[in-house]
Amino acid sequence: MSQSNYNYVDELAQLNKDILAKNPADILQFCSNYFLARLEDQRKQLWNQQQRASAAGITLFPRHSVPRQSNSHAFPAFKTPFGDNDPHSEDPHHDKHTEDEGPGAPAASVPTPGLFRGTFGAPASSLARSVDPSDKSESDTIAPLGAKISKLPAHFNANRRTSVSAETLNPNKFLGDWKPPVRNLTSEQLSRLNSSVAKNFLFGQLDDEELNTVIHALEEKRLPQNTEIIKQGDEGDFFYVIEKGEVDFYVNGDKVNTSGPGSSFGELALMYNSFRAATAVATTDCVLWALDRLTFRRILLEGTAKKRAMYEVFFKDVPVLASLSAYEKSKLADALVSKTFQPGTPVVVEGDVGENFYFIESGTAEVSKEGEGVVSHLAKGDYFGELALLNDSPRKATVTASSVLKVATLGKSGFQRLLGPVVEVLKRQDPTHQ
Ligand SMILES: Nc1ncnc2c1ncn2[C@@H]1O[C@@H]2COP(=O)(O)O[C@H]2[C@H]1O
Ligand SMILES: Nc1ncnc2c1ncn2[C@@H]1O[C@@H]2COP(=O)(O)O[C@H]2[C@H]1O
Repeated sequence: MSQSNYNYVDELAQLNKDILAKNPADILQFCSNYFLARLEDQRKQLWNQQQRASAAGITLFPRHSVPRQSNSHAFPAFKTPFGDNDPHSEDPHHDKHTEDEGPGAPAASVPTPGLFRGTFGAPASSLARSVDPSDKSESDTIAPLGAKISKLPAHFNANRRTSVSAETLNPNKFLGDWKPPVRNLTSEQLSRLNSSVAKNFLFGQLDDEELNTVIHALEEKRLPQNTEIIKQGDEGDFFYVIEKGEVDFYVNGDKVNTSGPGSSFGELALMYNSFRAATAVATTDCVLWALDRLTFRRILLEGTAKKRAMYEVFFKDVPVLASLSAYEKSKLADALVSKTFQPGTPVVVEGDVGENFYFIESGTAEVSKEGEGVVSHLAKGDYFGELALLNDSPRKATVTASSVLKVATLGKSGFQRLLGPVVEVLKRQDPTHQ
């Protein structure tokens, strides 16, 4: 038996032993975590050998060897093949290698390269240590923020004992006889919830019974300005909806986002069983509503994940959205609603007040104007209805389905809130100026 065959059999034998010892509920996740952890160990060993050799003036791997930065003790960035579709894995540092540096080398401009990233951005070693779904803590982690946000290293939680579980995106498999918490909400709280928080896009997918369950499971949190609500690298415990106030988000110390009333956050770690992807800080006094992890997973997970995955595919065909980050696209997906129109049906009518914006998912449409007839044709990936929302003006044309037309629509508030970086592009592409 060759050496490589021997290692392979050995590896499987060890994996088998671990499986028997730990009896994981989610076998595929366990195997994935196991191999990622092994890969991380192996890369570390190689790196250490390389460091020792280069200290002795020996170049072991000519294309990968010399780290360009002063922090040469840092283990080089290594990108897992599994994390690409998850917003957690979006790490601009990872793709900055040049040909010469090779895939294992740290990017020259990056201060500290990320440690090996696990399946969904979590360090593989931490993931592999705990795969038992019953091993969870649900404590409230809100802590006051004393000083300014520190730069968090990409491997923030690398050596911490974690209790991230290995549930899959199937929310029902692990929850047994789960019962949602029922808070004793006052009628004043309920009326506030119904008039604000219940309108969050993520709740739009729920039927009345599910919405009722979620609302009664929500817990009110009044937080003073500067409270650190979520810390990057921590485990996910709650999902939050903002009733009042503003929250800023930081990734590795850099501000990446701001959210206000009606927005939600903290869903990623709960959806992907991964570590918090960002730090969230109350920039004003805030009133938030927190939903516990299990209720989130049981009621909101499946629909949200499906919708995000579905629109993620479609967004690849929408050039105007190219400037949005993966996270911005996920939030956009939460807000979109698909509608179908039969051939000959007008979707927007010239002169009407505009309330919605549209992307064409499939089919075709004609744009016509009073006195001019058909002025253009639209197809998959095109959009329309932006002019009325951008300029607060009546519809400038009529758009009619010319075959069975499927559109993804976005209301006015979502348009303003979620298409921020795209608005300038929409203005530049104004069809009435062409
Ligand atoms: N650019 C961003 N990248 C990742 N998370 C973000 C970003 N902006 C806001 N967030 C939110 O910050 C939250 C931190 O916790 P989660 O990873 O659970 O979910 C994250 C998102 O809801
Ligand atoms: N030549 C055009 N003039 C006006 N609207 C157009 C034209 N071509 C496409 N459209 C789209 O038709 C939409 C009609 O509603 P809006 O005015 O909101 O936004 C308009 C544009 O998105």
